[in-house]
Amino acid sequence: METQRRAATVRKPVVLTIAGSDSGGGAGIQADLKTMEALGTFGTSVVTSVTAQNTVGVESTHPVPVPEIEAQIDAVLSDFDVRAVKTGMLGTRAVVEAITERATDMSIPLVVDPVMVAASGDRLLEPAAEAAYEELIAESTLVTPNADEAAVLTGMEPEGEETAREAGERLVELGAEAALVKGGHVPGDRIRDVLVFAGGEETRVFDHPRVDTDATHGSGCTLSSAIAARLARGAALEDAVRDGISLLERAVRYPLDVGSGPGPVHHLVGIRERASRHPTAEAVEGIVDSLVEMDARPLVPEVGTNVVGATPFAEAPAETAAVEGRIARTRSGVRPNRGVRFGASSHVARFLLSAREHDPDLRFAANLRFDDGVESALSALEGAVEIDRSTEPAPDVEGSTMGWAAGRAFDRADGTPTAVFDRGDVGKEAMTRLLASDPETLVGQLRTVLEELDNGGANS
Ligand SMILES: Cc1ncc(COP(=O)(O)OP(=O)(O)O)c(N)n1
Ligand SMILES: Cc1nc(C(=O)O)sc1CCOP(=O)(O)O
Repeated sequence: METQRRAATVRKPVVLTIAGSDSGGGAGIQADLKTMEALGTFGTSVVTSVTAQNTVGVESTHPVPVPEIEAQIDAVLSDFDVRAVKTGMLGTRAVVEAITERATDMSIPLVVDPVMVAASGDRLLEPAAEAAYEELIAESTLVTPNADEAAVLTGMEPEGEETAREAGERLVELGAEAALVKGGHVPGDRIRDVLVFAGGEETRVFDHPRVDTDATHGSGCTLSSAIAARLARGAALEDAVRDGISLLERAVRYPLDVGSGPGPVHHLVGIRERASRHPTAEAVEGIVDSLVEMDARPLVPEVGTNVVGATPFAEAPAETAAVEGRIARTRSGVRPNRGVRFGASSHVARFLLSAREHDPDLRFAANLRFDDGVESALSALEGAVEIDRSTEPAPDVEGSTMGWAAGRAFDRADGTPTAVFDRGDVGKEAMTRLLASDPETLVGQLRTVLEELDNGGANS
């Protein structure tokens, strides 16, 4: 007799979002649940308002009656072991007051995102409810206003780090354990999010570059949900905020192209990045096999060749796969010194990541030898450009000049360069770097350059 399969039950911390529904799927309850699930928690929800909304704007909002909101809260809290709560769009003064009353009985972390106006400019909170927020903030573990919301709540205009700190201090005076005054609505190339604690603990400033996009729909919801999820998993508040900001940075850098207006942030970008690691490593292995099979000895420089693959959402060398110990020439061909591993490249990885700042479709790169023969072979590739490393600046904070090299190449190229070469400098071997958006293109480029070299450049 066949035995019945046993279920392998999975335990997850439960998080609760009390927020509005966004029919467009980018903000509100929909953003919250996606973010919570992506961070390994189980999301439950209390809908406060139903909005008819898309990427262009909010058509209408329909507040859920307070007794129905309370029934949802009861249903969730009476059954689940909820480890953290976040609030988003509450809509009306009656709802803010009802949630405040329930919050006074809760002994779990509460993150209050005081949603007032949608990114589209539509109001999501009746003006009469603004003052009622003071009492909800007093119950919160963390309140996460943007500059405009902080101004309404404190009467102070956060225009920079110092004024954001003052607004945060005012919010903790109201009773919040901490306040994160977000800098995204303050103009400038860099964003400074300021985290102020009650009790005199030192203020933290999270400084990061702005991504040039208006596709930020759902960013506040995603951040506050990520922080609540991390708190539910037991993280300290500062760590939860740091992780949430770092998740949001990536979610904003890779927004979703859906709808005709500014798209939402990519709530699931973290798990998509991890899911694409295995296929990326396999693609790099395939390129390495091709180099071995085509006997690429004439292409390998003294320092060795590395082949690098970035996941579609890579932001750091640790998110790029490369050959540990590079590929070396042997008497009979070329050989990878060790296997393919994430984080195994510094130079080519940084070059590729910097190139992706100019063309995010680029995924693969390899460094090759440069000499007169390679120079003439490169003319068979459209879009090879030269950079002069004798003019390069001092290394950046990570000790690399690869960011400069990629930037210089894009300045010089007409579009995306296929190959970037330099003639070397004191202590620096002359080098060629190939760039491609898929492994087949990179292998094709390698084959072309090798064949041109074999022919002595006769086809170019
Ligand atoms: C139902 C609902 N809740 C919240 C918002 C706010 O989201 P958004 O417009 O993207 O603004 P921020 O996330 O940047 O605060 C909404 N639009 N709908
Ligand atoms: C030493 C060196 N310099 C390169 C350049 O492009 O200037 S490529 C290279 C070798 C590959 O390095 P990695 O394994 O760190 O990617």
